[in-house]
Amino acid sequence: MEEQEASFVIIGGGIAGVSCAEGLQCLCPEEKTILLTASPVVKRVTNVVPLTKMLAKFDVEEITPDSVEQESLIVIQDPVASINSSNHTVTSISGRIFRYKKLCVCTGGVPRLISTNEHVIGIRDTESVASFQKRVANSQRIVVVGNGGIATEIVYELTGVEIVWVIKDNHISAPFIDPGAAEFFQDSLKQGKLKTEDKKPIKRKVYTVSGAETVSGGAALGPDWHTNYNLHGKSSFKSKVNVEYNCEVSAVLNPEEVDESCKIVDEKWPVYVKLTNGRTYGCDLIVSATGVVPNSDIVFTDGKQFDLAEDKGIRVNEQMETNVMDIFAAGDVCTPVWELAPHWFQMRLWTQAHQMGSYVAKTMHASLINQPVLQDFCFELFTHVTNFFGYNVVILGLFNAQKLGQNYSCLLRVTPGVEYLKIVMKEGRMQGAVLIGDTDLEEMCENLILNQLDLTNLENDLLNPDIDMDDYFD
Ligand SMILES: Cc1cc2nc3c(=O)[nH]c(=O)nc-3n(C[C@H](O)[C@H](O)[C@H](O)COP(=O)(O)OP(=O)(O)OC[C@H]3O[C@@H](n4cnc5c(N)ncnc54)[C@H](O)[C@@H]3O)c2cc1C
Ligand SMILES: NC(=O)C1=CN([C@@H]2O[C@H](COP(=O)(O)OP(=O)(O)OC[C@H]3O[C@@H](n4cnc5c(N)ncnc54)[C@H](OP(=O)(O)O)[C@@H]3O)[C@@H](O)[C@H]2O)C=CC1
Repeated sequence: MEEQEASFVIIGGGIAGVSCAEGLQCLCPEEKTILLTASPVVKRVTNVVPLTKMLAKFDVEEITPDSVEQESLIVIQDPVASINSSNHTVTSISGRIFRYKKLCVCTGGVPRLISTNEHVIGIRDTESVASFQKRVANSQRIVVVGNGGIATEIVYELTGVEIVWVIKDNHISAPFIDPGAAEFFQDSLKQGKLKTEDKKPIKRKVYTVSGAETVSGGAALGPDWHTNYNLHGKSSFKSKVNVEYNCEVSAVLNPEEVDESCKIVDEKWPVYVKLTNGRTYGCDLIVSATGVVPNSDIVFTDGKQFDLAEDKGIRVNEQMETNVMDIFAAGDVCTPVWELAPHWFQMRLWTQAHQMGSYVAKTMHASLINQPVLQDFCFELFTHVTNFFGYNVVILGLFNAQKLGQNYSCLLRVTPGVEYLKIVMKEGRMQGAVLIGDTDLEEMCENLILNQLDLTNLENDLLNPDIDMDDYFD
């Protein structure tokens, strides 16, 4: 059986795996690294432009494994079947054996679906979005279930189709924003997507989806994935969204399963969703945008297993080490269980996959040469830049007062249709911020959260549009 040996073996060609491989190439180009991936393309971060100390703008490109031209880095498309941690080997589906000194698992996640019904789809990789596009073109009504990143983007991007948006919460996009910001987005929700020429330039990461062959089990999509797809349904109208608040799907039914207990809003659809509020909607397609499950079902042939967190993520300590000797994990597949910094927490985002991938390269290298390594500064503050409903959105620290209980206050500045700024304060110190629109306040907020300056005497002026606080703190 063919056997290869490397100092470092990485499983997974998404942002976490590739950032790890690139980090290792910088730190120790003399050590051989093998990256094993299930997908025919891997994702590489390019053109990194820092916006503040901790927020960065970068492009992501997809490349084929054989185009990686680095002497000591070999990228192989061959999914991993099992690990033998006692022998320090990984066996691929095709039967090849890879011997490692340090191994990193970066296998990402899979969509958590509400049902296995054929009309229910999840969106994760290039293949799933291509199939979604085809089905949208033949749809008059789509039910979108879930209230996170994917649902928020889809509801805005879809045109020519009626949307029923089913959310558990009493306001839209709850994992990212508060009820005030949700109110700010209401007009955009009603009006639908702006024409491309009406859009303001976006100061954040740009994501490129290549036209490469599609395959299931590929790396997760990222920002701007929808710009390369036509998400237009069968109807001529632009946008029609009906939000069903405070409810969940209690059943997904085929037409023959619908009975009198269902208060049907209308009839003759390929599939129906029964909601916990008693209503039942027929539709052409159901998008289950209900989060991800870490891809942590890794087979060990030596009786070992990973310690998993409640969310099925592989538990990692502050060095990104798992419980299994010489095996590390990073990105969507892992769950950090170290003592978290007050203003940081995990969200399965591209930013964090990149940060964890780069950091785990340092800890793997340090472990190989038996050196200590200090935890990376990026885990001090939660940061995320995105775009919702055509607006720039920057979220920092405890932006939704996470971890603060009732003991906090908020400063707000809202100009409808232009900007929404919320700053979360506790005992005169800034804890988090939501900055929607082109506010240019991200650097000031980032610094004030990190340095915990006492702002008691400045609270009234922090968001005063007539005072240039950014300049004041410079
Ligand atoms: C539609 C969509 C939009 C998103 N938008 C944003 C956004 O705007 N901003 C943001 O920050 N985040 C966004 N995300 C989240 C972000 O894409 C993910 O958090 C991030 O890409 C995770 O990277 P990863 O490398 O951990 O995992 P993945 O990208 O899932 O990569 C996992 C890799 O492991 C490989 N693999 C799996 N099993 C095996 C195996 N057995 N052997 C070998 N290889 C294997 C897969 O082929 C894949 O290459 C979005 C996600 C989706 C689905
Ligand atoms: N612009 C961005 O930053 C984007 C980021 N992403 C990331 O990609 C990943 C996948 O996105 P997505 O699937 O939207 O996941 P998210 O974790 O963002 O959101 C999932 C949502 O679905 C809800 N939910 C979970 N189970 C059910 C259920 N059975 N019925 C109804 N609602 C349910 C969750 O509520 P609760 O939390 O209460 O369980 C939550 O509101 C996430 O990590 C996300 O952060 C995706 C797209 C864009």
